[in-house]
Amino acid sequence: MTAAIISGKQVSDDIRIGIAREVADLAERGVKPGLAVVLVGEDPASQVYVRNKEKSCIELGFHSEVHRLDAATTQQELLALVADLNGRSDIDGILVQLPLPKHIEEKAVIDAISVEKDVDGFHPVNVGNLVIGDDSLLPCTPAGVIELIKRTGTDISGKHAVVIGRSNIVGKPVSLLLQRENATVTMCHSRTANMAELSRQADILVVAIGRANFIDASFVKPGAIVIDVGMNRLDTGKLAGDVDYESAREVAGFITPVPGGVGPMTITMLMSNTLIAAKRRRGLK
Ligand SMILES: Nc1nc(=O)c2c([nH]1)NC[C@@H]1CN(c3ccc(C(=O)N[C@@H](CCC(=O)O)C(=O)O)cc3)C=[N+]21
Repeated sequence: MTAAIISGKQVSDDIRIGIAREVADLAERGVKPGLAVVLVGEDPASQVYVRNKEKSCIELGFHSEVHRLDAATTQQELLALVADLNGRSDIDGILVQLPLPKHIEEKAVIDAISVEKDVDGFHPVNVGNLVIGDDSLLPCTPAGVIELIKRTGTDISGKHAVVIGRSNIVGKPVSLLLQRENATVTMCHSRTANMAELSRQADILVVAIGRANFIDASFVKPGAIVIDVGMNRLDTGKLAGDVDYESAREVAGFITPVPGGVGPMTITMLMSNTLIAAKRRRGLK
């Protein structure tokens, strides 16, 4: 069997039609959602991301601004910019690109972003609301992963989901969202014993470990849904996921490619969060 490809690009385009429609409705009421992105230094992964975001904002009719600060920017200067963006009425979403240079404490910066404008869903209050199951801005990549799984037509309820990786930005929130969908969730990480054996029990396998081509067919249950969150830049300049695509697709039922899988969904969910934040801040539905 060869797996069906879940195109993040296509799912993304579908969702964007709805976003564009809502933005047009808001425009009639004189509202234009605004996203501010802050980039400190020159992290190459962030550069691609920032470019794609700018493009999406323009396509969808959002106000977009990118603050490019040099690598020597002090924490105090960055916090002053965040405070300024928090106070601006034309900005609905603030995203500070991670990782930040070592002399800046990431936690201090994330904590400083207004909870209502935290479109990454990284602020501790948004994370806490996610854990409790209250309304919050959901982290973009995990929200995109859930959308991709749903687009296969699979009912997540009662399924065994295995999440490989336990980061704050992907593994942990994905496992919480899967539990919210009534999956039974197993979390694996670098210290897990018998990872392949656990992984082979997954109806839904989400991989976010940051190691190129680590997961091959021996980790995949026949017919499983495989979501590859990895984005590893190889020496050749090519982008590779955490899943060995050629191997895994022979066994899986559905699989996401890299690029064109989770990446475009992350950006679409960011646009969706910015739209939600814009409406909430103005008391609109
Ligand atoms: N505060 C913060 N939030 C983030 O969400 C965040 C961040 N910092 N720092 C950097 C990483 C990386 N990231 C990407 C998202 C989408 C693509 C993307 O669009 N990828 C496309 C194209 C990739 C390519 O062609 O190189 C794809 O996978 O098809 C890339 C990278 C978000 N991140």
